[in-house]
Amino acid sequence: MQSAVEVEGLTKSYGSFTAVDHVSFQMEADKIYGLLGRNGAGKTTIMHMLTAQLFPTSGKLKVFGEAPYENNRVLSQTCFIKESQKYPDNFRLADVMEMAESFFPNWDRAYAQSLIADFGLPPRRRMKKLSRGMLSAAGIIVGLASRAPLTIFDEPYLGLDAVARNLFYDRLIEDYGSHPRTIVLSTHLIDEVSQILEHVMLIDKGRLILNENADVLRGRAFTVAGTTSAVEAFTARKKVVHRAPFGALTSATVTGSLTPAEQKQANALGLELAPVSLQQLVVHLTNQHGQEEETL
Ligand SMILES: Nc1ncnc2c1ncn2[C@@H]1O[C@H](COP(=O)(O)OP(=O)(O)OP(=O)(O)O)[C@@H](O)[C@H]1O
Repeated sequence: MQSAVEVEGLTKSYGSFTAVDHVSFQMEADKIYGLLGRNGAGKTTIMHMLTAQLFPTSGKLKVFGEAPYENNRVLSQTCFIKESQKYPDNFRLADVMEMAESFFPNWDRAYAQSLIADFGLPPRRRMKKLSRGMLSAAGIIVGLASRAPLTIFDEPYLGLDAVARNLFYDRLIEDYGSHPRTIVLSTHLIDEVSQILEHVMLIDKGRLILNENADVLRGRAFTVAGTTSAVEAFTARKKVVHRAPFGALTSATVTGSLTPAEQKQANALGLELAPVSLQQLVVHLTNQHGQEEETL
């Protein structure tokens, strides 16, 4: 199957500062990716290069097998929704929908209208009169109804309340089920999207430090909690990425999976084992990266 995105040695420098540093990855068609990382990690810079809004300093980049720059075949297959989209002053939501319909070949007008109703947006009100959350909802509607084979959401939620965010996740999952496409979600609300993601890419200081199937990742780390001496004994030969002492107790985050014998040992030591959330894992990995290279 052809990859939706192929990137090799992708680099973007601003003078002596390297925002994206020799990043290589592929994104398969019809999969949901999480592009995660701390502020300033380089996520938006990567997304801007994928969507031809920025030229790489070096490296190779193909979207649907072609270079995306000034390539309408590729660009009409790509929808990029960012946090603060600007619209012409006189535009109403209906104008935005009309424009999107003219640009995206797979646009579904009826679906867009049903989403406008779901999010409770006023189609005739000028965009500049919409609230912050309503503007975000408008972007999300364009992203979903475009049905673009590569749809990228870069922190699309500014001002969006929890109910509306859940509506977005629900509609995304439903529509992806009936119209699979490659979806990239870049967000700091990792716990909220962790069940949606099929594959996780973690960017840190311009480098790709993790590129892993989400299910595999979920089984790659766990926390162990109990008395400090028992935790120390249990983790003696394990890779501990985080330790949180609390009086005589300690909770440690450990990478790697557990054998049945190790689970028995943990029980015998009176230790509690729990899976690590994706958000916790990302926090641990990006906190320590730079001090010590982590290999998951
Ligand atoms: N035009 C520019 N000139 C100089 N530095 C830039 C420019 N654009 C981005 N950068 C720097 O590149 C780095 C990566 O920025 P980027 O916007 O890609 O981060 P991000 O991962 O999307 O962060 P956030 O989660 O905060 O949105 C940052 O240090 C940023 O300051």
